[in-house]
Amino acid sequence: MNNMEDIIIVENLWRKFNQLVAVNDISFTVGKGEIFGFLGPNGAGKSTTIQMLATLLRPTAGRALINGHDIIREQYAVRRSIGMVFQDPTLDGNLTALENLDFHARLYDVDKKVLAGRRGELLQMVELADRGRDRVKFFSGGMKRRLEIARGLLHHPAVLFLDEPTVGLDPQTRSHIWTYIRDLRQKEGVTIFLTTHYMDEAENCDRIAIIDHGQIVALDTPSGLKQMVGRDVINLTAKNIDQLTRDIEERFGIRGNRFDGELQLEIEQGDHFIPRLLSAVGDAVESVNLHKPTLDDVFLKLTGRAIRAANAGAADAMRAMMKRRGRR
Ligand SMILES: Nc1ncnc2c1ncn2[C@@H]1O[C@H](COP(=O)(O)OP(=O)(O)OP(=O)(O)O)[C@@H](O)[C@H]1O
Repeated sequence: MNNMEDIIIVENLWRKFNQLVAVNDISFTVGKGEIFGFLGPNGAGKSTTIQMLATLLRPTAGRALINGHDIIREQYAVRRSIGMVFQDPTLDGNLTALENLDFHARLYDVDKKVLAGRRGELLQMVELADRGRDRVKFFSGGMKRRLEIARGLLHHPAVLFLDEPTVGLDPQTRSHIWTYIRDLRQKEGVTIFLTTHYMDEAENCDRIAIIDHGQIVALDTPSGLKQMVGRDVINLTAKNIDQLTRDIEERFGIRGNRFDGELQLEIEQGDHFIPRLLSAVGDAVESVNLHKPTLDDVFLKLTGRAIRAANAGAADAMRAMMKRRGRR
């Protein structure tokens, strides 16, 4: 049974392109106000899923509800409930930032009185308030993406879809975009559904579905996913590493691995263990380094491949697909 607070409900959704199964029987729900991420390599089926949920692509089979509306039978109501920011920018470069917002407002019948306040508020939120009258073609990639986010929110959508919101942006701009995304949830109470193939980015999500070859292979919080991999790793250095190794084994019954002159311990909840370790043998320790399992480790464990390698291999396929999308 679905939770009343679930704003996205997906049941056994499929999408085929001729013989190719792009989305293969996926089911999941997203709670109101959640930041929910779809993480997977290029070609995994992320964009296909988001396009089906946004009513831009018809599912081959299955069902989904957005804000209580069926994506096949109630497309108009679904579209009013959602905002969209897609990989390819859709702003008009010859219009100013404000004109772009006004154009979108007309499409969505946003009340004129509401619009005046709303567009100023949104431009402020994405730090473009002083650029409203500038033409968009002179904006940087990051500024365009921010404007697209503001535009996607203009009609107060319940759900904002972001397809690879930071792809092609530099690390600093990426981290800025994330600040806006988190702010949004706070200020607008909007549910955010995004796709990404960046592991570090996925860490910002409340929950992540890992998708590979069109299927969800795991769905959990970032820390829950990482717990699947196993234990934390602690690296220790000491003047007398042999002695420290013996002491730790004696006191805690933990046998570490030695490599590169360091002692490595694998342990549950390493952050809780370090204070105990230091109070027992702290005098002998020179340095401590705690390494949590990463989402890379999770992807590797689940699929047998590193996501970076999977992405690299799919780069050409992605370029081809971008072209194809342009023609769609
Ligand atoms: N219009 C289409 N016609 C044929 N095949 C398609 C079409 N759109 C997507 N595909 C195929 O469906 C599969 C999933 O593609 P999708 O774009 O959903 O992946 P993705 O995870 O979003 O990757 P990316 O980050 O590269 O967009 C890929 O094999 C892709 O080639």
